[in-house]
Amino acid sequence: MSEQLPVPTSVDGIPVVARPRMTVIGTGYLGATHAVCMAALGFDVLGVDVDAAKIARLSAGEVPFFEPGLQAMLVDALASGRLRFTQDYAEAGEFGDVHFVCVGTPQRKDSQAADLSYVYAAVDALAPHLTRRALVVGKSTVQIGTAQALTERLHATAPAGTDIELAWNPEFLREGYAVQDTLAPDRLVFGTTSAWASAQLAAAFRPVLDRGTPLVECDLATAELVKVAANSFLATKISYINAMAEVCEVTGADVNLLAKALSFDDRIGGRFLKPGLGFGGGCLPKDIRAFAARAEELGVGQAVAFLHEVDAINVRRRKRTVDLVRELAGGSLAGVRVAALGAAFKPNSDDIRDAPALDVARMLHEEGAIVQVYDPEAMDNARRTYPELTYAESMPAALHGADVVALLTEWSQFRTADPEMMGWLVAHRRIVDGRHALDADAYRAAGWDYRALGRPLLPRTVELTASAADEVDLATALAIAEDALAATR
Ligand SMILES: NC(=O)C1=CN([C@@H]2O[C@H](COP(=O)(O)OP(=O)(O)OC[C@H]3O[C@@H](n4cnc5c(N)ncnc54)[C@H](O)[C@@H]3O)[C@@H](O)[C@H]2O)C=CC1
Ligand SMILES: O=C(O)[C@H]1O[C@H](OP(=O)(O)OP(=O)(O)OC[C@H]2O[C@@H](n3ccc(=O)[nH]c3=O)[C@H](O)[C@@H]2O)[C@H](O)[C@@H](O)[C@@H]1O
Repeated sequence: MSEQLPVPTSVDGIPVVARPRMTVIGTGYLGATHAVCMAALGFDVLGVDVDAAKIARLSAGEVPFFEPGLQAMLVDALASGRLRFTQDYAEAGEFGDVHFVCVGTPQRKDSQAADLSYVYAAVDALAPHLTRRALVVGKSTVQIGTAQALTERLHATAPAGTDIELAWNPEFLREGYAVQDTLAPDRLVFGTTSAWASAQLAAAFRPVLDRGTPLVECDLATAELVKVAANSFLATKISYINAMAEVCEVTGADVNLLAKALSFDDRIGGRFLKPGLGFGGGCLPKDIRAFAARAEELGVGQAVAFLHEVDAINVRRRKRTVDLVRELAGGSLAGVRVAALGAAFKPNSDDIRDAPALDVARMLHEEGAIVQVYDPEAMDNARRTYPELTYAESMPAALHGADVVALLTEWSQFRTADPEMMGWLVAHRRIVDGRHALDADAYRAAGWDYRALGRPLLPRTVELTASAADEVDLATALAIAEDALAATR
């Protein structure tokens, strides 16, 4: 833990509020988590949303989505009196010293660009109520240039004479780990245009900074770009290994062993190198598309043209998974009963935005398969968005009488299920492991026809036994060589 730095009482004569009162505008997956965690850190927080039902549920102590750990923290924060929710922007303007903007930035319906209208609407609604000095902090993922445009808009619409500044503080949390990632992030990025804004933002994150969290301070454009660059890198890494899976399929090589062998190189690393059905969710797919679209507008489309290929590889994985199910079913999906295990875009989340699992289930359904979808947490969301699919009430109910099982989201209850017991429920022991999450040998031993993207059809006997190598410095390497040489003498 690093030494606690005192918060300056003022910068250039402008007061810095040591324990700022905060509003969090937009209380979805990001905003609700941020509001609850900031209250848990001791700040007074007001959550603001235009969705009356969401505000009612949060005010009653109910997190409207599934996020491990958040529910109990919400109840505690409400009980402490440090957290409230409202729809009233006038109340927000009166309350906050720092206003975090966390509204959605989905893909536009008519193009690949991001729909920034919610961000503009939120700032437009807040600005007239900013009657005293305040810092507006963008956290939503936006395209480069948005912060500049918002600054001009804020200054045009805030009451004359009030000092309002805008800063950008991109968010890197992962769903399923949102609480940990908020309280103990890998890094914080502050995009600011003044020393005061930087000091005021530091005061708002003081407990996190005091833990020794690395901080990068930069201009607004860099802060905006860091976010889309990070998500593009992660998406590229996943598509890279899935591109290798495509090559593995025609060469007989095994993509899991390939990924394992690559991962021992610290420069490559093993994280985000899990092959399979690919990435989905409310962020990676739309962020790479919006970044590519914005780069084209800026005249640097070629610089990130590879993102189109990253996207294309990812989309191909979904089609290829359908191909595998069809192959296992004997060439046609018409009338084939498929147990689709998983709907959420990843485990430990109920988020079904651009979920690969549901995309696959939809394609199977469109080809005439009788699909039974089951997910431990995402059933309500899935039912609302894909009413045409059929849903099972439990994993055994989904498996009952299935001709093919498709593992599409790697929830632990699916990963740890006993292949023998599953075998009693299905009509045919055939499984497509869309997430490389199952023990292929155990399934084959139990008589299953097991398939996975990028894995050879027959079991492998060769396993890598090397353990992860620590970085070896030159002196140690020379000492190892000397020892080896001495042993030969
Ligand atoms: N979900 C995640 O894990 C992360 C999301 N982000 C970014 O954060 C932003 C929000 O994402 P999510 O929380 O997932 O979206 P979400 O859709 O769950 O939540 C957005 C919320 O904003 C509210 N809203 C819309 N217009 C509003 C307005 N004018 N005033 C007040 N509230 C308004 C909506 O009612 C909704 O509750 C996006 O830009 C996303 O890319 C960034 C990092 C992580
Ligand atoms: O901007 C965002 O909203 C967030 O997007 C991602 O977080 P998230 O979408 O919650 O989920 P990830 O854990 O990144 O997984 C994304 C998708 O990639 C898939 N994935 C992940 C890793 C992997 O090796 N292979 C793989 O296919 C997952 O199944 C999932 O569908 C980033 O990891 C966060 O840092 C970022 O803040």
